[in-house]
Amino acid sequence: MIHIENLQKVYEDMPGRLPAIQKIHLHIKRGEIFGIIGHSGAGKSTLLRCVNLLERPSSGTIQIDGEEMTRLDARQLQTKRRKIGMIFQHFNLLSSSTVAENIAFPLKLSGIGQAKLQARVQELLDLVGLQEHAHKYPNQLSGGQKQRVGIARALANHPDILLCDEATSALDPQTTNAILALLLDINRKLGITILLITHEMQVIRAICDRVAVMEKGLIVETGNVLDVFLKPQHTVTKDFVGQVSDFAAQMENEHSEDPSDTAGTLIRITYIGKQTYEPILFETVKLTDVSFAILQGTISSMKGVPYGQLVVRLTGGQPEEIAAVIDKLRQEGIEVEVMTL
Ligand SMILES: Nc1ncnc2c1ncn2[C@@H]1O[C@H](COP(=O)(O)OP(=O)(O)OP(=O)(O)O)[C@@H](O)[C@H]1O
Repeated sequence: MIHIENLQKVYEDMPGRLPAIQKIHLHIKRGEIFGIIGHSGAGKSTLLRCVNLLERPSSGTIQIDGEEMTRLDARQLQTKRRKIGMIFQHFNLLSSSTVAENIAFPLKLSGIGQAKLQARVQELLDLVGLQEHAHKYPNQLSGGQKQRVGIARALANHPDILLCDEATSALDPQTTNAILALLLDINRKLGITILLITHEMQVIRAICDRVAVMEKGLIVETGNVLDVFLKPQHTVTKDFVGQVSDFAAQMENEHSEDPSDTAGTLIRITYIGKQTYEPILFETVKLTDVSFAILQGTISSMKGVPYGQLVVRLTGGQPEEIAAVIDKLRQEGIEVEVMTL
């Protein structure tokens, strides 16, 4: 749905005219929720704003639904932008207009008749759960309610894509979860492709299918959320994963433990889905002389899919028996990484 090739943006007034983003290649599929994560100044906003050409890239291409955005004239761009909704960290609502008027605003711009407009506003109020607040002004709403207005307004013209610029960064954790649940619901019900930027791994873990990690204007890592989460490669990614799990920190400690305790074979096993709750490890070793000790472990879930990661020391038995246990676990579909031999 969105094909970005070799995108670069240099702001004229940036010191040394370093690119704010460069060598950006991204292919985002229709219907997916794609997250871009990075620290402040990594280039996330610049990249997001290039997608709907709020920021014009210095070079490179952006195709949306096969149409090259950088070649559209002003009128074509205006039409195209109606199909790309956007929500913002600070909501950007019209403070002297009511909730209903804020939601109606993009509909008025697109010139639809009054009856259709009113019906659509009601539909949108229902979708985001704000029926009772239609006649309130933004300053009478909580942060979460304001973002619901932002979402309803962004969806007014039935967009195919929703761009989310740090949409939950100004919200408390509970409200963040409610807004993320709403975004996921919208994605599932309406099939809208969502591209979001954030500096919180928790946001990525809760709703994204794939993620790109940015640092100093570059994408340094990209992949399925589960893969990136369970096996982060780049230091920046490891930092972000550390935000939501202390697993990485525990792994560091593992290497500094008493050497007299390190006999045996250390493995890290990863379970995904219903396997997480099955006693596969025990079932696998029980008919052998191999025994195991669980050194560390975590069970959590990503976008509703449970996963578990354990660091296990296998001891006893012959080396062939240990190798057979590892093979058996792999046959069961469990990922096994041998950490020491
Ligand atoms: N309009 C602008 N003019 C000049 N430089 C800019 C402009 N917007 C962003 N930059 C610079 O481009 C770089 C990337 O900024 P950008 O806002 O895209 O990063 P970000 O990852 O979104 O950061 P944040 O999370 O703090 O918003 C930074 O060095 C920033 O100072």
